[in-house]
Amino acid sequence: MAALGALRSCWAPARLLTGSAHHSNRLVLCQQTSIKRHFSNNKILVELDEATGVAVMKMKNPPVNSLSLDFLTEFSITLEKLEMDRGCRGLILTSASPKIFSAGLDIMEMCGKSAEHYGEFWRAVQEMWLKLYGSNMVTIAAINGSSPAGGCLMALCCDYRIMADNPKYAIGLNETQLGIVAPFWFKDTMSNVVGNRVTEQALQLGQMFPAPEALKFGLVDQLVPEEKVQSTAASVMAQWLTVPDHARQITKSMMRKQTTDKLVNNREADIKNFVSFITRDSIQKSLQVYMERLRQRKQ
Ligand SMILES: CCCCCCCCCCCCC/C=C/C(=O)SCCNC(=O)CCNC(=O)[C@H](O)C(C)(C)COP(=O)(O)OP(=O)(O)OC[C@H]1O[C@@H](n2cnc3c(N)ncnc32)[C@H](O)[C@@H]1OP(=O)(O)O
Repeated sequence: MAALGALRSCWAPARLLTGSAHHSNRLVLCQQTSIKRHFSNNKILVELDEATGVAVMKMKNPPVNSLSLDFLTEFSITLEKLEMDRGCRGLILTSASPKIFSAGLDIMEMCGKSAEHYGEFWRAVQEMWLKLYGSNMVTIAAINGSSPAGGCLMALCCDYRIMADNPKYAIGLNETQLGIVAPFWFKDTMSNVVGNRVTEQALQLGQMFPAPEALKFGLVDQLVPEEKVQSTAASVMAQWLTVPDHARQITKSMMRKQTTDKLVNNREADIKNFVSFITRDSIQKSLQVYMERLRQRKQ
């Protein structure tokens, strides 16, 4: 993947943070000025702190941060900008509205549309995954709410997951509950985090795990009180950024490249698969029934 291939050399910020005597004045200066740059659009709020090199990306797609085609497009463009920015070394991904991190793929994008639309949508989902999973930046998910399916995938793409300690918030790849199937790269992403056996069972059952359960088997790395999710993410990020970028990036690439290559080498076939799967009458029916159940639950 391009992002993994073109390793950026970020020695200057790394040295600043490890604090050699020669650079310590510059560090203080940076900390005092704390210039923030904004990359926001109407679906994502982004603030890059130039002193720390950390961008906070807040998803803002009400009511539930579903991953629509528009949202995914904005997301990938924003990520690309941050990736190319030499001043940005770390990304904290979170939701602008607590209670829901992301409801996953926008089900309406997979219902009653044309084959062309499904193809375009799936390419955007692939793009988001390739960019986030293959990012050279340190990525931390600050999971401040529920995170089913595609939302869980986004969190799993990150290097570290901090979740609000609230049993009402659940996370997992629940696709089978909708009568659909998590594709191989969703499965691989989860399996790389929690192992094959746990993934096999969780995926077959389409399980959603309340935060404390998710912590037990490593689906998330840390639970903290809701009001501490952001500050904990910032301090974990500071620790990760003490490692020289080039060494950490090569290591990350080494761990993930095999997984990303599997999709990179099969993108068109994967899109074709998705389109032929999602256009089946039985699958369309399952999605409609699921949406109806969601609406009724609300009533
Ligand atoms: C041979 C075969 C080979 C295999 C080939 C494989 C090919 C690939 C197959 C396809 C793979 C697809 C992978 C899919 C991934 C996904 O991400 S699917 C999405 C899954 N998401 C969910 O199940 C979440 C559903 N939502 C909820 O559980 C809840 O809404 C919530 C997120 C917990 C929030 O609850 P609450 O705050 O109570 O809000 P609600 O009232 O429920 O919702 C508010 C409105 O939002 C709508 N909505 C919710 N989620 C979605 C969504 N994901 N997409 C679109 N819309 C959503 C909900 O209906 C409400 O709408 P209104 O009633 O109009 O207000």
